[in-house]
Amino acid sequence: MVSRLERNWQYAEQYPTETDAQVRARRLSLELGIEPVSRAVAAQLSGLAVMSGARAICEIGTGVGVSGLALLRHVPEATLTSIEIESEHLRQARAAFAGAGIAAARLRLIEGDAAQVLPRLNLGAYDLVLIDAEPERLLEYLEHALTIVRAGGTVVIPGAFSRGRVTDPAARDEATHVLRDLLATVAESAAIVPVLTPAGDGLLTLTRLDG
Ligand SMILES: C[S@@+](CC[C@H](N)C(=O)[O-])C[C@H]1O[C@@H](n2cnc3c(N)ncnc32)[C@H](O)[C@@H]1O
Repeated sequence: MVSRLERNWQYAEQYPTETDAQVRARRLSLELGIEPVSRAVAAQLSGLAVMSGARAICEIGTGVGVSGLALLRHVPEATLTSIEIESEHLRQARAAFAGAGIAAARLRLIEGDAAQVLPRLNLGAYDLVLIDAEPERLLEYLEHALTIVRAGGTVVIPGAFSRGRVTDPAARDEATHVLRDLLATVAESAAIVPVLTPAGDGLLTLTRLDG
């Protein structure tokens, strides 16, 4: 039987409407076996971009563009710097952005390993940074993300529940411990405002306070 909380979660996931370009990119992503951000997470990305008045957005893990389309959906002035290691994913993402009518001048699509690319990005230059590449390197990427996001800007981490393992008391593996420690650390931080919601597989947003 479906519990009330599961029903709520399903409702929230089915609630957002997506553009034709988003629907196409999501379908392609699933066909290629690339896990896109969920519909509720995509909607939150669109909202966050608007709420933060984002002009400069960075994304680690472009995939075929599902999250990028959401980030750019309602902020026509914003540019997206997006890092992807797989050239074929980037090629498909470029086509998805073009199909959505997003001007190439708004995009800086960088093919490469995020660990190599991130240190080259400008410090404090981004309003919003999405981390959605390999979960094993989350801490490394977060360290960089917190340097390239401006004070008052937000780092967004989908998959914060690690396929439900974080909330499962029986899960004791190393990766799960790392995530639980991270969640505990940011909850205590005086420099960060953490918000954790159950959208998708757990969506964590970390907003840098001034100073
Ligand atoms: C979960 S998918 C991203 C999905 C995308 N954010 C979306 O919602 O459409 C993760 C992506 O990260 C890419 N990736 C994996 N390792 C990477 C690395 N070291 N640097 C950059 N991208 C990487 C993968 O090729 C894959 O396309």
